[in-house]
Amino acid sequence: MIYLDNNATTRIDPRVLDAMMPFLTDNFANAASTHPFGVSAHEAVKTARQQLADLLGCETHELVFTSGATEAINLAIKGVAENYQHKGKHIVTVQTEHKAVLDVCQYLEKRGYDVTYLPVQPDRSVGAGLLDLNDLKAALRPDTILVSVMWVNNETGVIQSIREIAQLAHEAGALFMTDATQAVGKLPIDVDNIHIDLLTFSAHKFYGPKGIGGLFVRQRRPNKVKLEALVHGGGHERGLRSGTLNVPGIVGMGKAAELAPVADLTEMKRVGLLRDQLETELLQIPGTRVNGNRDHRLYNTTNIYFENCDSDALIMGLEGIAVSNGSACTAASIDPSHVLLAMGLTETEAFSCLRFSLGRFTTEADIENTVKAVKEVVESLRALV
Ligand SMILES: Cc1ncc(COP(=O)(O)O)c(C=O)c1O
Ligand code: FES
Repeated sequence: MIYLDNNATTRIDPRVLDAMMPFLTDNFANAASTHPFGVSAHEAVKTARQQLADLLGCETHELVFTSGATEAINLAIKGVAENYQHKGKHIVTVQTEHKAVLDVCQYLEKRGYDVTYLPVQPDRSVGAGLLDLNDLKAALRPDTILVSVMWVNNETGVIQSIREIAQLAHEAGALFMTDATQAVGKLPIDVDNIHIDLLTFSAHKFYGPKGIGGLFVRQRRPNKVKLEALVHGGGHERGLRSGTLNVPGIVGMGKAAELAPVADLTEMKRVGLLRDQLETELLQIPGTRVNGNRDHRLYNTTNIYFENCDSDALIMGLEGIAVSNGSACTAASIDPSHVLLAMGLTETEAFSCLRFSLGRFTTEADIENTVKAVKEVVESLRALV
């Protein structure tokens, strides 16, 4: 199989699996136990927490481990909603966010919160897929408690202007949260350099295991964020997320963080060159174009429109190649991609796009074979029209 669906999930790096194995076998102890086995599991969790903190530029006590980004997003947004409602009940987010953010916001709307879903700039404009900062300025109000804007879009790879957005949110007295699920482990991140209050991530997007992720919650100057737990119980994770720690998962996520290519540009450059090669060759097919701004984009992703080709038919035709027509969570949904619609594509256009997301294990041969296969499948589909 040629795997070009790394934004859906990644293969566990063998070095990550090696780090996890002892905690799935001999050292299976509960990290809360006080006997030597428990202490050793606790030490491993501590190391992992430090590895994550180093990756994000935060303190270890600012991290809460969860089952993944979805849970972290729920904890963050619902936690802010509950704890800051004395200040206001207005939340600002963007139409192209992941469903985890949009769904939580819709849930809160039913409970009396007011949510503004900002549009993004239209496709084929200079800032395609990017939030217009003037729209954000106009939306901010004295009762805005939270601005939540994703760092990297999972469908298009578009990178939002997080620094400017965070600054505007703070000037308005709101907290700034970013769903960085597609950015962590792929881009350098420093939660202090860009003043971020809440940031979410998931290990399986950066060569770690599934079912583990986390939330950064700012605890230091200039402000300390207060959340409310969603999961109550034994008081784990400073009372913010009870439940026995997933030690192998946490250890794996720590190792994946340590291996992240953010200090060494070699992997990013290699993947970026392969993505560019794929994109350049696919754009030679008539009736194709890239969705989203090509300059502010993660180096591993390209989302391409193929005129007169149904994406499901493309995916079926590309036997042995794993690509997607948008996000994995909604892949089985019969609705067109909300991200592409928000950029102004028609439903038919949105149903004619493929997302290719490359990764650490993508080879040049994968790209060459994919280009060949896509050209053939597009031709055969168009012959039917
Ligand atoms: C941008 C973004 N946010 C959140 C998530 C949810 O992550 P998880 O399914 O690991 O909870 C994903 C992946 O599906 C994502 O791409
Ligand atoms: S895996 Fe990306 S949308 Fe869920």
